[in-house]
Amino acid sequence: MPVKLICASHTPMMDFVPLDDTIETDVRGTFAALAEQVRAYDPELIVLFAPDHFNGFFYDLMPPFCVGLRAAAAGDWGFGTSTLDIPEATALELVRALQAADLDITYSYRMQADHGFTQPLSLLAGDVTRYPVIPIFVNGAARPLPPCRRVLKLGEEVGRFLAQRPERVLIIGSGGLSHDPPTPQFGEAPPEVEEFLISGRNPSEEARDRRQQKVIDTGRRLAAGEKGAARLLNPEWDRSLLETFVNADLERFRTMSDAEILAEGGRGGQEIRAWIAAFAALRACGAYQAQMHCYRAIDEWIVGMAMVSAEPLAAA
Ligand SMILES: O=C(O)/C=C/c1cccc(O)c1O
Ligand SMILES: [Fe+2]
Repeated sequence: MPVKLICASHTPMMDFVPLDDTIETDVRGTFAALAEQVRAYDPELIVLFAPDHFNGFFYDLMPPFCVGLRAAAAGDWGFGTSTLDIPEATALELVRALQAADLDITYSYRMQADHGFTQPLSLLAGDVTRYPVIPIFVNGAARPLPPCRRVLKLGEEVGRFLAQRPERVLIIGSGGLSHDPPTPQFGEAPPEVEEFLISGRNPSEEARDRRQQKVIDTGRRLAAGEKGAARLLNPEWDRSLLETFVNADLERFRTMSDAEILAEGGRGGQEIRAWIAAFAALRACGAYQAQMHCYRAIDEWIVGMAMVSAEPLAAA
């Protein structure tokens, strides 16, 4: 089975906050080059690991991981509400394989996939519905979070499943490196916000706009150097993570704690779980060779923005 991986940060603010030319040109140019690679590779199946940001998953029932058997885009940040092209029988086989490997995996016939899923599909695949995709939610926002060692296990078992599939597979991991968007935290928010975190699905357009504007404002304040606007980006930590992924040194994540990720990478840094799962899946298919394409710490977009691709050594 041919396999390829792309991991990339996401930030929906890309389409709302224009940047200094060179940075935006670099980031968009790198996404475009990777999209060309995807077009040339022509995947028959994308397996996409991504977090949610209280658009599709809420505390009324919060799984650590969830395989989408049927799913639609959640409607946040202008990415629409299209139905994803999920090969349902294959996704169900994946669920069964994960269960057989002692993972008590959650699955959904009505998953809502937010910008964690839809932005990389738009940027790398050209459109949310362009290729068959199995979306796999990895909780990176709602504490308590799944331990990184369990994320490794998830990725490894997904990789073992993929290794015996006939399709040309593209594995995508979606999430920021260090970043600290204003995602409310249960236990630290007023009751009405906690109620939203429990059951805020399908908000009104006004409520959605208000929430998104708050994120945009936070980026502006961070870029203006306003103290306390958000935790600062951490390029040093980001680069050390990127090195870890490129060197296939994934054991580092077996003991990485939430507290360490929060201290170094902010609330959004927890999204690194999607990269951990994606790289673990690729590694389960054999030794790999990775290439870093871009790194920029971008306050306006509240993101340590990076893109890495990888392929099995034999194919590289
Ligand atoms: O809308 C949200 O809640 C989060 C937006 C955001 C902003 C910057 C980087 C990210 O990874 C985000 O999810
Ligand atoms: Fe995010």
